Amino acid sequence: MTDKALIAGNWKMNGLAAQLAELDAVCAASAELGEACDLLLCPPATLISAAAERAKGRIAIGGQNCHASESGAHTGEISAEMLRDARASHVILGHSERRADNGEDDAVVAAKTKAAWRAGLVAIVCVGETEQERDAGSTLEILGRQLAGSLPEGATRANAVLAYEPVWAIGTGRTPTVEEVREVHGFLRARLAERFGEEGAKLRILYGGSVKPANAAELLSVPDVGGALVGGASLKADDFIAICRASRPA
Ligand SMILES: O=C[C@H](O)COP(=O)(O)O
Repeated sequence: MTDKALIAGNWKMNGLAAQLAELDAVCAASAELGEACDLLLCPPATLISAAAERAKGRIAIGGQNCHASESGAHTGEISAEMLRDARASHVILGHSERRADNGEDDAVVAAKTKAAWRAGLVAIVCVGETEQERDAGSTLEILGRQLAGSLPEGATRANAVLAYEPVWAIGTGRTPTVEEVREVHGFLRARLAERFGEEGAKLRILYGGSVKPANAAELLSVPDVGGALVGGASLKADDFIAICRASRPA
């Protein structure tokens, strides 16, 4: 299995069909970028099928959420099987925006993660502390609890990715210091190894929160940072490509 970084773009609730031109540009650069990193773009659900069609396997395509059930009376929801049917290979789960906007707690995230595995998707499980929690000195306690509750037994490097996203760094232009990222990723790695043994030691841990071309190389060089989950900067191919280039080992 590859040791390459995973650079994942989360378009959030952005993008009409015309936005797929940005995906085309990333795909056009994928042969060069693929030597440095694995590439994933997660457009809104409306664009997943078209994105997969245009990507033609050059980059992976993912969803941003799924329901825990396979099908049923859940108006407006989308199942992991539906994402898979639309040719998604990954799904982001437990993003802090969903935890805040939709009241998703750790148990819900764990159920969705199992649903993703049931459908054969790689689950990207997000954890992160709020600014108040960091100021109160409870960052590691919060992350430890989120990790224990959100990532079920059975996680492997092949079916799961952990994403550390400090809530206060999302969309704000603020990032933790290198030392703070090192501390958190080291802590998460230790917890993963404790719980999942060899697989936990190999699982990728992404950093997310205001990753830009200007700070990507520094953030990606921190030990135990296995890639990035990129929001705003993934909407512009040029920025996303620059972040992917920064993942190249020096
Ligand atoms: O999923 C992505 C993150 O929420 C980061 O978003 P951002 O890069 O716009 O800060």
